[in-house]
Amino acid sequence: MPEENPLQAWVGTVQELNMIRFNDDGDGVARLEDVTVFVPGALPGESVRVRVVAAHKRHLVGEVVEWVTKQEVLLEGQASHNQAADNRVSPVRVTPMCPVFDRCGGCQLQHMSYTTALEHKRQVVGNALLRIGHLEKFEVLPTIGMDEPWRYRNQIQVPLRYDPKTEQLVQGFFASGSHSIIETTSCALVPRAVEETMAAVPRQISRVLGKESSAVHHLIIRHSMHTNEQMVILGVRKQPASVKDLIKSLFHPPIVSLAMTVQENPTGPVWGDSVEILAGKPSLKEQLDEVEFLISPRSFFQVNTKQAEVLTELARQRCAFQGDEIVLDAYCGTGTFSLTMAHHAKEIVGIEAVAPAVFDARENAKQNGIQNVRFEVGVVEHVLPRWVEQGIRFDVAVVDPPRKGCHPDVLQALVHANIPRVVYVSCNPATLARDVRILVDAGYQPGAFQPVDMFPQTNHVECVVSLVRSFVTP
Ligand SMILES: C[S@@+](CC[C@H](N)C(=O)[O-])C[C@H]1O[C@@H](n2cnc3c(N)ncnc32)[C@H](O)[C@@H]1O
Repeated sequence: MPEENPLQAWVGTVQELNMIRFNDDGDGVARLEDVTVFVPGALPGESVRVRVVAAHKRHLVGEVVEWVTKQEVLLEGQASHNQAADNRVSPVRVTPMCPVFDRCGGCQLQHMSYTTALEHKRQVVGNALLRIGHLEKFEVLPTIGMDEPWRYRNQIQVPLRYDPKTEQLVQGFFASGSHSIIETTSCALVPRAVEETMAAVPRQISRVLGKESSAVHHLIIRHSMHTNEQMVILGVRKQPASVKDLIKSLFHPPIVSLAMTVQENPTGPVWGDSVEILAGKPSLKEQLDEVEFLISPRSFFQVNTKQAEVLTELARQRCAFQGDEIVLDAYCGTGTFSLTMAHHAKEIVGIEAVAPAVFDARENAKQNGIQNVRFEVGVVEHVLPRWVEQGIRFDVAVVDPPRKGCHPDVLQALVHANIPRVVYVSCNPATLARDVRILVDAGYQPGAFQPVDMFPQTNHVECVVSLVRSFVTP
């Protein structure tokens, strides 16, 4: 018999709660007797009538029934963009741009002023360094935000569902923590031209394929902020018979590349083993700083082109190049850091697990006439320790791992190689804090942590820190 959760008794009850702070996801946090309650959509300083909807091991989750009254406690240092006329709500509350914000799982912070969201992200980084990294002394700088924190995404993944009644595909985004689709044809995070494609393509697919359109489960759109061209990738369970008609109806400007990936398992990942280009170019052209990037369908590219320029500039500054450094770019993707740093160092070597991204990186180096970079296909935790064993030395390492952070063998190899400076770029404060702790224990000293808002309106935050070897181990 599974053990009964005593917090379950609260579920279904309605409580009046005072929101005291944010949790890391941007939900309001309140105390109910000695239990913590997370309330999405509620802000610190608000008193809210809340229906408890779920009980977890250590906390409850509630949904807002109604706002009751605003408390005197407001968040420190947070001016309102929108002095709310409604005195029941926090002055930092703003009207969400998106009509499905409260249901869609894509954004979490549209209901607070952008200044508040930036400060919240700074605190998320600080909390992780304290609670997970157990760092005693550190500095987190104010988050670098965007002047216009909307319509910044250069790619979007849209789940599709076939409605047998209307014989049409419907599109939208997954609700938070679920695979049920919140229907919408718009998203304020992508350029208007992407919204147009997002609305038009499912309609065209339904018209051309009829019932067969039920095989199409995802629409992926990549958009070049530089050329305004688009790549459309269809995720399908099986290749439709009338693919030629589909190409004819979809392959028009701004779509310059049309591709398909077959994934037979309906509950499997979006991408199949391969991607077939059905029409047009095999890659999209984007530009960062002065460097042109070719991006093929599966290659990772920073989703926010404008802020990627901020990020690369920042990482470059933190590398403190003199011009004669040998640099490691671990988890290099299509070579974002290597290629934008190439003129500032002697030689840069990138490692990346996804082979097509490495092919793009090599091609990108060639196209830009950059000769002092090379890229290796492989997982960093295998390649780097081998190189270090072979005596290959680096002056600077840039590491930009996925959300799960660096494999312990990567951190050990960095330490073992006595690399004087490590510039860590992270999209997950929790794993950043974990990994920084390991590097600090091995003798590295972190500089100021710089959060960058790569994903406005969402609860994600990017962070850059340089760590300098303060002593050399034998
Ligand atoms: C956060 S992205 C950074 C990409 C690149 N630095 C950029 O800014 O465009 C992480 C990259 O690591 C790659 N990756 C994930 N796990 C890896 C591993 N164990 N070894 C090598 N690359 C890995 C992913 O394919 C992805 O390209």
